[in-house]
Amino acid sequence: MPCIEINDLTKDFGDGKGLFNLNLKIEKGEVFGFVGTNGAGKTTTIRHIMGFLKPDSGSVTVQGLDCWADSAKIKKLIGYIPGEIAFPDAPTGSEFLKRQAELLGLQDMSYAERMIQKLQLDPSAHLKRMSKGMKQKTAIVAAFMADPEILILDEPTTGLDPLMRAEFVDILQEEKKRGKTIFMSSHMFEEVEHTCDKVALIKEGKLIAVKPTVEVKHNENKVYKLEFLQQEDYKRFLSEPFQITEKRENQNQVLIEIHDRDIQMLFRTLRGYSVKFISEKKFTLADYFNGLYEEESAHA
Ligand SMILES: Nc1ncnc2c1ncn2[C@@H]1O[C@H](COP(=O)(O)OP(=O)(O)OP(=O)(O)O)[C@@H](O)[C@H]1O
Repeated sequence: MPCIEINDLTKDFGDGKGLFNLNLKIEKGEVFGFVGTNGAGKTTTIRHIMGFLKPDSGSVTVQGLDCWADSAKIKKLIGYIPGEIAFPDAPTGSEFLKRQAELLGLQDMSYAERMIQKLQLDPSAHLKRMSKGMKQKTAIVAAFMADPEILILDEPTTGLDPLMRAEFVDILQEEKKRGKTIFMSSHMFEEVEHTCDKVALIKEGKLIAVKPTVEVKHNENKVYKLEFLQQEDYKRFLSEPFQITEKRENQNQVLIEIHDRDIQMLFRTLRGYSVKFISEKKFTLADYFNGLYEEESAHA
């Protein structure tokens, strides 16, 4: 049984907004990235998993429990970082965390303390005076402190600076090693690329693709950048049988897209040229999904 299962979920807000026949399965121990542009439906999906929204049709389950009917039980299984953090009335971060611990029946605060240290958070600050990043860190500690089996994270690095983002990626990798199931939405492909086993792309409430991250990274089509020493070599190369994706005449540069099996042919051809340098352009998850996104828009 998958840990989280979304079956034919539809929530129609009207005007083409909402979620439409969404299907996703997240296995136990999987770190699952959920990416899409603003308004794509990420938060709406997460709110269904948390049992805050009732599906128009379809179902969402966590460990076999229906997220709407069993929402109270579901919430106990999950550590949740909301997309928009609104703290209940509490004077300081410490007081808020203490009240959360009481609600969770948590005696041992050592895990919370470790998170506070890793995130370099001063929780004694007044909540209303905290920066966006500090509030986000406080929400992260609150979500993780009971050491839940499942983490549902809606854009968890919002407001964090790049160093703290890197720290957060380390924390997620540790949690993954400890067997946690993590579902995380993000705008940032780099973030999911370094943490997630699988990534799903959502657009206008519909699922576009679900891919294992390694499969995307090990794409067999590579893009190489070549620069020639002389312009005549650059011009001559243009008539070679390679797929040239970009020409940069004033730098004597070309970008070519080539399948792994044709690499030897490329190197043989280049023996007849004076090449200043050749470099592989790393193919990222962003490139992959942007390609899919464009394809989907062309067919729409
Ligand atoms: N309660 C609601 N009533 C009507 N429309 C809604 C409601 N909640 C969300 N929407 C609309 O549904 C769409 C999906 O919103 P959602 O917040 O899920 O997107 P998102 O992918 O999380 O975007 P972002 O990255 O901006 O947070 C948006 O167009 C939003 O305006």
